[in-house]
Amino acid sequence: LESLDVGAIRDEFPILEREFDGQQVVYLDNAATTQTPDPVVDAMSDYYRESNANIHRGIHHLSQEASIMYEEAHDRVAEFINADGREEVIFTKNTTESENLVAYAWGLNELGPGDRVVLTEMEHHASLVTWQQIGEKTGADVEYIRIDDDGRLDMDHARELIDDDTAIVSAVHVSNTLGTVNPVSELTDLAHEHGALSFIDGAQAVPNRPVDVEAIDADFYAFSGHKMAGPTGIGVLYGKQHLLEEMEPYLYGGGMIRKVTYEESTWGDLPWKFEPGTPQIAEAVGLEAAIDWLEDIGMERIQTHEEEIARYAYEQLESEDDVEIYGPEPGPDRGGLVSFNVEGVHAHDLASIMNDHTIAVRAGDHCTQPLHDKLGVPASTRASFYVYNTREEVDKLVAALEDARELFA
Ligand SMILES: Cc1ncc(COP(=O)(O)O)c(CN[C@@H]2CONC2=O)c1O
Repeated sequence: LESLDVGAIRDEFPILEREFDGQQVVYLDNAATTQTPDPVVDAMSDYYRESNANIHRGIHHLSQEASIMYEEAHDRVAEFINADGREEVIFTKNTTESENLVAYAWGLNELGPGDRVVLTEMEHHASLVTWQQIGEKTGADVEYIRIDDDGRLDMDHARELIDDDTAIVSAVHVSNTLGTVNPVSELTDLAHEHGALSFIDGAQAVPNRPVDVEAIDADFYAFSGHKMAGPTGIGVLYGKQHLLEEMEPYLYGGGMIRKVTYEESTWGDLPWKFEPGTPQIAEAVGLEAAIDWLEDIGMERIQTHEEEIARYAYEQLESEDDVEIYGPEPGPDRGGLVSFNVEGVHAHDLASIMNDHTIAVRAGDHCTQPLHDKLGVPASTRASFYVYNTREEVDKLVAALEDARELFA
């Protein structure tokens, strides 16, 4: 695979030229959200300028055009993740809403006392808090697959927990805190062996590597547009068609119905059954443009670039005696991010020093508080990479550590 032309890529992100206090921004907070290339911004602007109308096939040209753009964006997403078709692609607001859709439209109706929901200890709050609350509401018990000392899943514990009482396994594909790449096909096979469903949180995977939902054989798979060079306000829930057909909607209104009388209502076809009201049309156009942009580069090349930058960052940070890094060593088990702490320096102070150098990293719990409790730290600093990051930017990150030591350690 020839390497990326990062210079040409960066030319499509004017924001990366911004300066604060005379210093060019170094954006290393991509697990929080990625930046948006000109072609995506242009696609959304063009939609508003030329095609804006409400969908659901109004009897006029603009509505028909907008409806087709919105519907075909579903087809493009299906093609990108190798789903069977638009019927298996539901547009939501974000990964969090995708998790809640399954929890409410399936979990509330299917779970009860004696059922088991199996998560992992590294889940993002989007799935952890959601399934924890569904467990409280339904009486189902929620168990967590342990992680071992280097942040990998303990698969012996997974095989112990996933049993015939298990109704669903909900696991993150790539941890947004540890960078750990989980064996999602193996987890899915384990779930299916016991008649359980598999729900994979792919928010830190779909933007960063090739994902084939059919190969994984997941029953549900969720991700967000804003983490894959697309707009905020749009996420995706992939679901196997037979499951989505059986599921009752949990949000009601226009667009999701077939027939309504004063006495009762019937529901529309997939995926519209789960998309009530006026949807995020421009965002759907932007998501399709983001997929086109990513595929033009190639997901394999994106994965390779991210892993190379993460490896470089890991090795530079590891060579510092006072730095503790969380998660597996660089390689196939680590995605494109590194979370760490510097001895004697609180993560928030470190991020603040980084900001003095116009370096954008994230400090905190990254919506994985239980994981940080388990790690025994209140917070960590996370550098997360994307297609436009360079080794030179990692060098700036490492150089700024010296300031933090002088001030705080
Ligand atoms: C693994 C993972 N799951 C779920 C989510 C939730 O996505 P939405 O916010 O789009 O619903 C995120 C977002 N990553 C968060 C967002 O900010 N910082 C992070 O690490 C994530 O990284």
